[in-house]
Amino acid sequence: MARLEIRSLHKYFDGTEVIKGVDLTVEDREFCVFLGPSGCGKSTLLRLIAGLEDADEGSLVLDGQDITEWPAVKRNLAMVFQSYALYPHMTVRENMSFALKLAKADPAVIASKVAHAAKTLALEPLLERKPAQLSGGQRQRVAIGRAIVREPRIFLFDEPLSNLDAALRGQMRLEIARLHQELAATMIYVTHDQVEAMTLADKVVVFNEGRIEQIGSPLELYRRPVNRFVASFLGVPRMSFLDVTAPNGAPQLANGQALELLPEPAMPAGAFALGVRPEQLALCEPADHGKGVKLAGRLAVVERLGSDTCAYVQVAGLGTLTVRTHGEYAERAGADVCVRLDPSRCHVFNAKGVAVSHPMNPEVH
Ligand SMILES: Nc1ncnc2c1ncn2[C@@H]1O[C@H](COP(=O)(O)OP(=O)(O)OP(=O)(O)O)[C@@H](O)[C@H]1O
Repeated sequence: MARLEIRSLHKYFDGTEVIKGVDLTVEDREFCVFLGPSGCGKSTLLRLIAGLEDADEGSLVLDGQDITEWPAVKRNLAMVFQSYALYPHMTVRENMSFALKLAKADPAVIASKVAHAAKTLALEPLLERKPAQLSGGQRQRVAIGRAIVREPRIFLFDEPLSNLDAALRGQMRLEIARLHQELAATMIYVTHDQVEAMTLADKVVVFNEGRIEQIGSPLELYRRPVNRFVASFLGVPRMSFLDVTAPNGAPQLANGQALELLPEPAMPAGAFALGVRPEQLALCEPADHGKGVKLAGRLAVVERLGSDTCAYVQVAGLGTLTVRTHGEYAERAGADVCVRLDPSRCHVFNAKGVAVSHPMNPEVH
C-alpha cells in the first residue's frame, strides 16, 4: 500500500517560487505522470517527494503518515534518474546489491532479490559487467533493477528515457509499462514527452510554471482539455487554433468567412477561439458540400507516416491548419487544396483561453 497526498506544497529557490501550491493525490498502485515543459517544476516536485529537497510550505502524507520532515533514506522511495547514476567501478550485480548491503541485509536475501530483478529485466547475462561495458538501454535497466531490489514504497522516475534513441525509448516504455503491471507498485514518472505520458499513465498531471493545469486520464486530457495550454501540449501533431470574432453579432473567422452551426449554447459572446485536432479536420474537393466551413489553402508540408499522412495547409488570414489523412494521400507540397472545418468537431476556448465546450463525438469523420 502506498498512497501519497501532496498538500499545498510550495518551494522557493533564491526567493523565486518554483512550486506554487500543489495539491495532488497519487493513489496506491497508480502510474502517475508529471508532464510539462522544461522548467515548469516537475523535477523539483519529484525531488521534494523523494526528500532530496525540503519543502518551504505544505506537507507530504504517505499512507496517512506525515513524511514532510523525514530524511530521504527513511521514506523508502526509489528514484531512477535520467543520467542512470550508476557506480562506474562496480559491476551490475554490485550496483544492484549496494543499497541492501548498506542496509546490512542478509547476503542470501540480497542475492535472491538481485537474481529476481535481473531475471525480470533480462539482465542475467550482464551481471558481471561494469556500466562502461553496457549500452544506454542496458544501463537504464540496471538503474531500474537497483530500484526494484529495494522494494520501495513508491518508484520515482525522472525522465528515465531521455538519453536513449527513439527506438530504444519505445522499447523501454513498453518494459516500464510491463513492470508496472508485474510489480503492482505506485509509480510517479516525470517527462516532457507527451507520448510517454499518454501511453504509460493512469493519471497525467499537466504542469505549467509551478502549478497544476489539469489532472486526468490520458484520454480525458486529450478529449476535454480545460484550457489552450493543455490542448496544445497534448497531441502530435498539435491542435490548430482559429480565432473567431463577432463584429456584428455573427461569428466569423479571421479571414472573414462566416461560421455557422456553432454548437450553442457553447458559443461565447465576442471573441473566442476554435481548437481542432488534425483528425477532426478533413481535406475535401473544391466542389464538396459537406457539413461545416470550406477553407481554401495551399499544402505547405506533407508528412507521410506510412499508415497515415499529416498535411500542413496554409490558409490566407488563418495560418497553418494540420490535417491528418490516409496513408495513400498523393498530393505534393504546393498544391491548392480545401479543408473542411466542422465547428461541431471543435473545442471552443473563450478569450482567456479557458475551454467552454468540447466536441460531443471526437471520433474521426
Ligand atoms: N537547485 C536549484 N537552485 C535554483 N533554481 C533551481 C534549482 N533547481 C531548479 N531550479 C529552477 O526551478 C525551476 C524548475 O526546475 P525543474 O528542474 O523542476 O523543472 P523541470 O520542469 O523538471 O524542467 P526540465 O524538464 O528541464 O528538467 C527552473 O526555473 C529551474 O531553473
